[in-house]
Amino acid sequence: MMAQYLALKAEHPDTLLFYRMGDFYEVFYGDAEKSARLLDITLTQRGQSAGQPVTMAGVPFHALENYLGRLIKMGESVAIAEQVGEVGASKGPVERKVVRVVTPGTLTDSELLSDKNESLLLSLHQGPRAKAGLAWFSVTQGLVHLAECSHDEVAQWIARIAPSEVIYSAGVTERFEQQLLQLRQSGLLTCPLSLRPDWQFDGALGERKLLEHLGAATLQAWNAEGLAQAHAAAAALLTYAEHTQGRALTHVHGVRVQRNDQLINLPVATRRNLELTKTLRGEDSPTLFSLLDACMTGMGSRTLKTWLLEPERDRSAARERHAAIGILRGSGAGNGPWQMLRDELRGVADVERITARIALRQVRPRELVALGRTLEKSALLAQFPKAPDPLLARLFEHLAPPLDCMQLLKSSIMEEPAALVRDGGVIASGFDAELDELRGIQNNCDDFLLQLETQEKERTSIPNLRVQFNKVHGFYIEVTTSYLDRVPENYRRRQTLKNAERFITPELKAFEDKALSAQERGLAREKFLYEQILDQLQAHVPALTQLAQALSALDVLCALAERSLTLNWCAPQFVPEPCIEIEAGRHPVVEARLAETSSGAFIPNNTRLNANTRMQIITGPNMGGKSTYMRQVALIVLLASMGSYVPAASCRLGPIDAIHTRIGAADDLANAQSTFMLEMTEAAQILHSATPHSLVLMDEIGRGTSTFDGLALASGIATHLHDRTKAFSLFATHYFELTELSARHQHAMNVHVGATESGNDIVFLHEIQPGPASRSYGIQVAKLAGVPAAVINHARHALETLEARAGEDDVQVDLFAPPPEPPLTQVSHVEQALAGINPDAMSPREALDALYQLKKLLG
Ligand SMILES: Nc1ncnc2c1ncn2[C@@H]1O[C@H](COP(=O)(O)OP(=O)(O)OP(=O)(O)O)[C@@H](O)[C@H]1O
Repeated sequence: MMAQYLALKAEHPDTLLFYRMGDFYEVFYGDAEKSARLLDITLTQRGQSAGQPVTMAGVPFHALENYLGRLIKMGESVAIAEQVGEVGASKGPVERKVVRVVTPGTLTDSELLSDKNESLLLSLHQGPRAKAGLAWFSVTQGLVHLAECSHDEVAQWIARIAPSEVIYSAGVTERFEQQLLQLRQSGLLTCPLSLRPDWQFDGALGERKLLEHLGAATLQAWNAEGLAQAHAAAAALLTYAEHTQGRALTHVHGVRVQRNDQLINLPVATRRNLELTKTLRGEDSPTLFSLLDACMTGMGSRTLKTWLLEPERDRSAARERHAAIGILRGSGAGNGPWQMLRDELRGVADVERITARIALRQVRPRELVALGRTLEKSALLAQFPKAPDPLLARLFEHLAPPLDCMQLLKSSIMEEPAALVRDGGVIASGFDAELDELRGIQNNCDDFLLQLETQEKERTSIPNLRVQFNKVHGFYIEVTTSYLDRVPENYRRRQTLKNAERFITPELKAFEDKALSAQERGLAREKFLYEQILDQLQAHVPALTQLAQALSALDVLCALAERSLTLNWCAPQFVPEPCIEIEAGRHPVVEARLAETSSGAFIPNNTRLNANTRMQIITGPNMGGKSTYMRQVALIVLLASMGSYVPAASCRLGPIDAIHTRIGAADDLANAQSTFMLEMTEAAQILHSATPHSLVLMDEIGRGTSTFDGLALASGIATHLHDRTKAFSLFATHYFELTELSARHQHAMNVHVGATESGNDIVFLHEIQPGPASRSYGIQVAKLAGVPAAVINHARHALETLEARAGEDDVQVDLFAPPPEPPLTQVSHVEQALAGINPDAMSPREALDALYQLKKLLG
């Protein structure tokens, strides 16, 4: 047995190997020590192998999922070796095989997966000329994503994909590997990294594999041709995933190429600052996603997250979604079609994951029952009155379930089957005559025993004779000691008890054989039939995948319709000219929080950015609502772009290619970057990548350094954004000096958040008003925050002194005057001589002479 174990272990050297022995999964040697440490299970020693005691630990088979879940969370992978041979069929140990490898990025078990999140595997390939190829997917989805980028962009892609596991080639350069390890250290990459053999990253192999999955002769229709680096990544991705599942991934039928210029760029900083799926503290709520996610199914929530994080620049999909939400809302009186549809969607099974598990032949009987019920629901939904809307019409069409699949599930699986096929009690009666007959024999047992008992009582005249069955001794006839003399000839003694003897007769023995073998054969028959059902279901995988997508999309649209009505949102309007024009816009999450805590109404604000005004310089007191206002504009733009209604009275939106944000964050100590360094790095990234179609939010840029430095940098950045980048920019600042920008820059305007004083206190109006703020109210805010009165008094006095002194100093500094041209430097002798040389007209000899001449001139 140890030889068998070691052979399996040799195939999985880097993975924990769980080796099935009866009712336990055992781990040995190093794996045992590691598992004992990680899982806090007992380490023991048993027997000897090669003269050494065997260290081992084990977990009971029925608790496997629990232990797997814990190991996966810790980033470990586990290979599971099951007994696949018949017990006692041959000499030596039962045959065992690794049936699957469970890794963080290739999970398929519903117990291990989170309902609302995908678990993604990312394969990274280092190509030539600083190019990288990426391929990623969730094994439970049939869609492979491809992308290519430069080495420098890999970090952004990884952060955007947020994989659960990354694989890369053992053949990458040290520099590339260092880059990955650095990402790990900086916390941008939190998942395990695994090395795979270099030969698996083969572009031609990848292309071939993709074509096989797509059943096509060219990748043209998917726009995925010629992406050699991404194909190489896909080759390793699919090979690894097949290896972990122990079989081909027959459900992978789609490829999507992601190009930088197709999606609206939402850099990591933007996702974090806008609190899209995580709060700044790292919690799941309150975020934009937690507010939006009114989905009835996990599939819907996952789809919603994708729509939110991957909005497309092309706005046709978003436009279709707006129209569909409009229809689903109905008259808006609270009884639109969305309500009925959402009632139906309640309790719908995770068709997407069940379908993947059908393809991987891992599906459990109860999942099939849930699928069957969902298909029936889906059939009802498909009869929804024909919608006068192209998107809804398409979705309802895809909701029509494959009828023979539905029929098969209904007729083949019991309504409440056992959890595992192995236990029997899964296949419905009436589905298979042979199984019914075998079950009949077992069920007739009771009748037969009663009959035999009556017959034997009569024959022997033993009044208390009993015919019975128990698991250990099988069938027997029990006779108490007092009647032993009446026992007939053909009774054979089976067991002696204190007051009775138990016997068997040839007739009973024959029945026992038949009954026991019927049970065994019944179980085998059920397993066989289940496999056959899985075979038949394979043909329906593509249709089921499509149905799952339609259900998810419908769920999201209904959720967005519900949100739009409950939260009073409006349909945005896309226009071709560049603009962001919002009337009575609100920050959805802040508004919801105010409503929840009954802390007053949210004050809506207008925004008007267009060809005339591309920049707003926003001033006003702390706590006035500057950040809230800027974020609300970004969130409204994002919501519109993903296809949702928006929290505003109206919204006109031109094309958008990116949302950039530079908003103060905590020190990145782990990365050895100071607040200021981080601030400047982020600002530099924005200045390099923003375009006239980008929205840029800059919150208090420059505050991380001395006043003059900060002010000077802020004015430089604002000028660059205005003159060169020409992006739509919202620039919140405490530097009043920046409000002078608009005097010389016609596309910039000043706005401020209103506040009034009542005595020594301040009242925030949260209203965006034209013009610069008149003062900053810092001391009043500090008082509000509970700073001691003595400190406040001191500060007030200090402020008066500072203001008086500033008044005396009348020198006006023009922050926005263009810098003088750099002084012209004198031309040297060497440069003069060089200018006179024409290399094309020189012989090698003359060139050499000229070189010596130049050297001499240098002195
Ligand atoms: N339009 C609004 N209507 C109602 N309340 C608002 C509004 N805007 C902001 N608030 C409230 O004011 C609080 C402070 O807002 P915010 O953080 O945007 O201020 P700020 O001007 O950016 O402050 P600081 O300059 O200190 O960063 C918010 O948490 C919110 O509760």
